[in-house]
Amino acid sequence: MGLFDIFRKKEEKQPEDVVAPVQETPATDSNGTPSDSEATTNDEPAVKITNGIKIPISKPVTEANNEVSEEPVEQVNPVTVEAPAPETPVEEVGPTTVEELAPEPPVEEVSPVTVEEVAPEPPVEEVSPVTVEEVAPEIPVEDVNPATDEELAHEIPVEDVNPATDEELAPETEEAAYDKGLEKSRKSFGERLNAFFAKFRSVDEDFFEDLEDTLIQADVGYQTAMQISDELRDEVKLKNAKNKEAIRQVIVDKLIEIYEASGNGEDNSMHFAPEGPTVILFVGVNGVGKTTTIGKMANLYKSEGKKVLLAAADTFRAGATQQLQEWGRRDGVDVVAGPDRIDPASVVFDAVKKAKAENYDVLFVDTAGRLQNNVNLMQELAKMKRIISRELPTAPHEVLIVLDGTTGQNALQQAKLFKESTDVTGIVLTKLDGTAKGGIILAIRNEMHLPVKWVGLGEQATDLRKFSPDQFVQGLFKGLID
Ligand SMILES: Nc1nc2c(ncn2[C@@H]2O[C@H](COP(=O)(O)OP(=O)(O)OP(=O)(O)O)[C@@H](O)[C@H]2O)c(=O)[nH]1
Repeated sequence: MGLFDIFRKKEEKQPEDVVAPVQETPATDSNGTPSDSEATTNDEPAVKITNGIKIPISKPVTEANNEVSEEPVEQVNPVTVEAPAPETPVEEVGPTTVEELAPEPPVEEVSPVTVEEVAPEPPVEEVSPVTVEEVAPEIPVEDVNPATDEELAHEIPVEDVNPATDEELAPETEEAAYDKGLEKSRKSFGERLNAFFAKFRSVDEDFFEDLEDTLIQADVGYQTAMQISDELRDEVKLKNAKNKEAIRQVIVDKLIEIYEASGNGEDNSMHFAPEGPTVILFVGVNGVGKTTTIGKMANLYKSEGKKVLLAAADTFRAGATQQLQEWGRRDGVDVVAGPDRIDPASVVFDAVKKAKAENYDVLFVDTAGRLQNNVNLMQELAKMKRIISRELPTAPHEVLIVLDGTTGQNALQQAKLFKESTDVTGIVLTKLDGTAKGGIILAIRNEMHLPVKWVGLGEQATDLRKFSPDQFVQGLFKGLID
């Protein structure tokens, strides 16, 4: 072998030995800016997990920061997030594909922004296994958010997006949903009644006192418990009920009778504007499920063919806007939002204008969790309502108070106080699936005279149900009714 041959052999071998250096790609957001979670690792925000979505939570701002300014309109600078264009379905792609799709250069190095440089927002599960060039044209340039730093800081990582589960795709029947959702309440109520009857000797004063205690513990409310007890005294005599079974039946019949009577004339339908957009405002204390309920309701109305718009007017809690935007993305509906701590009235103003101009059917307004005795926040709510009515004189068409069913009597108290300070038109009772306190509906019906319009029976998009009194009674007393 000559020198030339040896040299050529070496050259041929060389590529096998060369290992391409692994280049660490910084995590980036949709505009190619390094994500804040990367950039601020020393100061990571707390995270709230909602439906499997990690939402950063920051400390609420003080009231001073949140004072209501009277001229919101001038401050308006909300950002509208258009619903993403329909995308190709996509199970095959793992999160690694999205990392490949993420743009490499940080924003400051990129000028001007081109379509190829815009990071695609679509969820992992919805992205087909294609190259960046194929994905980029699906997102129109005008849909790209001029996101602020603050917004970028709350960007929800793609891998946190919950894929729709089978249960979401295949909603249960009404009966099955109530049956499952009220299982804990039913079981607990049945157990309480059993324990009560285990002590039963005769129908005397002790019997009625024990019964009152049992009903109060079952969260039917004090007033309802007393009413049942009083009416039973006559009923037991009248029906000459002496044995346990007969008395048990009288009790359950009485509960249902009171429940139905207090619901007489109750209008639990939703009211829509005869023309133009219908505006529905959601109020309630922190964490009761306002945002989740809006996400579920938007999903439902959209599936009925309505054009839905969401307004992220909870600018108080950091991460609330991103949570609503995430629901908007999942539901495929548009969201009007602004940076955290902007005057919520300005977001509402913009959303109403958009809803009118672009012929939306329904506008859902998410508001910050507030206590009914927090003067600033209550004033802020009043201001939002004024702005809505100024633009649409018959709006808001519904003001729904969202109550957390797991809080039992507290929920009742909240509803009473809110009703005193704002014109609530109906109740959404959430988290009934996670509580044994479903009896609270009896108390709400009997004491509030406010219709329960919706119930939350789980965390998934299809777990919100229009309140059905019949299904509810069946779900709560099934097995106890003859
Ligand atoms: N099990 C169950 N969980 C629910 C239901 N509705 C809401 N949740 C959960 O309750 C938690 C709070 O819900 P959010 O929608 O963030 O409550 P919020 O009222 O908007 O909270 P703030 O923005 O802090 O005022 C989340 O973890 C939801 O998933 C329900 O019907 N059942």
